[in-house]
Amino acid sequence: MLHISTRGEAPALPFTDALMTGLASDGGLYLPERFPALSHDAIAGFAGRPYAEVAEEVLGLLADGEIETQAFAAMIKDAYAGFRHPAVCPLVQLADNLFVLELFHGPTLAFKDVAMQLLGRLMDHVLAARGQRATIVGATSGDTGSAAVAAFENSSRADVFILYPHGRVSEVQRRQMTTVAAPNVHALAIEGSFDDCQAIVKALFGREDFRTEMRLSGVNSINWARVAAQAVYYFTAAVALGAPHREVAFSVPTGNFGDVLAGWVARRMGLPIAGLTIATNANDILVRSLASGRYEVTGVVPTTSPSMDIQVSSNFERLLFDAGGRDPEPVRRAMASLRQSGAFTIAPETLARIRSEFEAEAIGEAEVAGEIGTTWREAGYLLDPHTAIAVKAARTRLARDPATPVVALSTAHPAKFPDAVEAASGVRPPLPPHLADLMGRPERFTVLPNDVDAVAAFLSREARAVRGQAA
Ligand SMILES: Cc1ncc(COP(=O)(O)O)c(C=O)c1O
Ligand SMILES: N[C@@H](CCOP(=O)(O)O)C(=O)O
Repeated sequence: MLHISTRGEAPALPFTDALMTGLASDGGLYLPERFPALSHDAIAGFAGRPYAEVAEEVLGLLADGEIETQAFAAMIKDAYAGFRHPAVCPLVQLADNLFVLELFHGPTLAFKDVAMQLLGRLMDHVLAARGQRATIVGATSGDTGSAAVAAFENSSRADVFILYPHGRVSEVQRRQMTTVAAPNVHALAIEGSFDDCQAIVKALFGREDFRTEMRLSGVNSINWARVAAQAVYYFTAAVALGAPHREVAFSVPTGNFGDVLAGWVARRMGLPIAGLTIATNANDILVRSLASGRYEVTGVVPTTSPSMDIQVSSNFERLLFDAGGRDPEPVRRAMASLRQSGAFTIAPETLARIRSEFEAEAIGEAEVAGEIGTTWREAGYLLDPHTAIAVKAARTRLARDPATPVVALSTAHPAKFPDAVEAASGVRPPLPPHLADLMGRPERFTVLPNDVDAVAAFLSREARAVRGQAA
């Protein structure tokens, strides 16, 4: 099966090439040319099975047999063997029909590990088979970076450069990126916002010679394989609650739109999902877009859920493309307008389709703190601020439709954001034992200006130095 770019001007690629390419050469994002379907019986058959087995089936369809079956199964098993919970992504009930899907049992305490632990293995496998080395470049508001560092720190085939907004990630997040001694890992503190970091990454991909020379690859959710791997936990969660015999809804804390898009992919593959709620913090561009049809960047507001302090939600482009009948022309126009004027208008039919598939709600800072406090007092359960946003929006949905179970995605462990959690609940969550000494480890990072040339020069120099040592 081939994967096509949302902008229609890049070569269509099979799964492994889309995996290694990240961003398409025309600046677009890859999507499979069609979504493979899972039958009602196949989904029912997931009940009670280990996470890795469900992942093998769902991802096996999406990877379309391109990776040899035994090696693929072994990589999936290995990726999830290191998670601290035997269910990998367990469900916890908070109230009647209100559930939390804990996605933070991987090494860096955030949902990014679920896809990234597998992506690291898949990329290394492909690079080894091709006898190649790659430069991984990623933008992070805190969690993707930590997860990428953990996934690639032992790789002998990838140099990893992570750009994060200087001073705008939590201390735990920063230290997870800056305290890793591996010479192939580089934490770059950019003097700007997450959107600036992401724009630099996309600009680097846009430099054809640089991209080829460095063999650039991406691990943000612009990489289709990231989204594909995240679709798996929608299946395991829904099936645990009775799907496909009953519908389940999901509330997803949203920034770059990758996680909620993974739910949309699961639905396209046959999972009966009653609703997908896009839950945002005060950076509510998606909520405004769905309400008005105008996608308009207004500037980032810092919040207690910094991983979602994002305006340009990259994956929205995938939805725009699909909901617009997979015509790349309006996507190209929208992205050009976004570049030139910071805004674009969604065509009425496209907007209607998007509205039929998603609901959206923005949660303010006081409500986030209130939700953390209420859930702690009433259920004895500590939410991190990102998860609190999803739970709060899930409660809105339940008030409207109490009969349908809602799963709020818990995207981070509360110990990643101890200050905000303590302020809201009075409880300071401790780091799990494997990170207990994190605050005492030496840090290593480089501060760079918000400038693509400066970052490109740094990457060339460092990658050459590491490759020189490795040779
Ligand atoms: C903890 C946390 N929650 C939610 C999100 C938002 O997810 P997405 O960017 O896939 O919308 C992020 C960042 O991506 C995150 O790190
Ligand atoms: N919140 C993210 C932002 C990047 O998201 P991604 O899913 O596109 O990698 C982060 O923590 O870095």
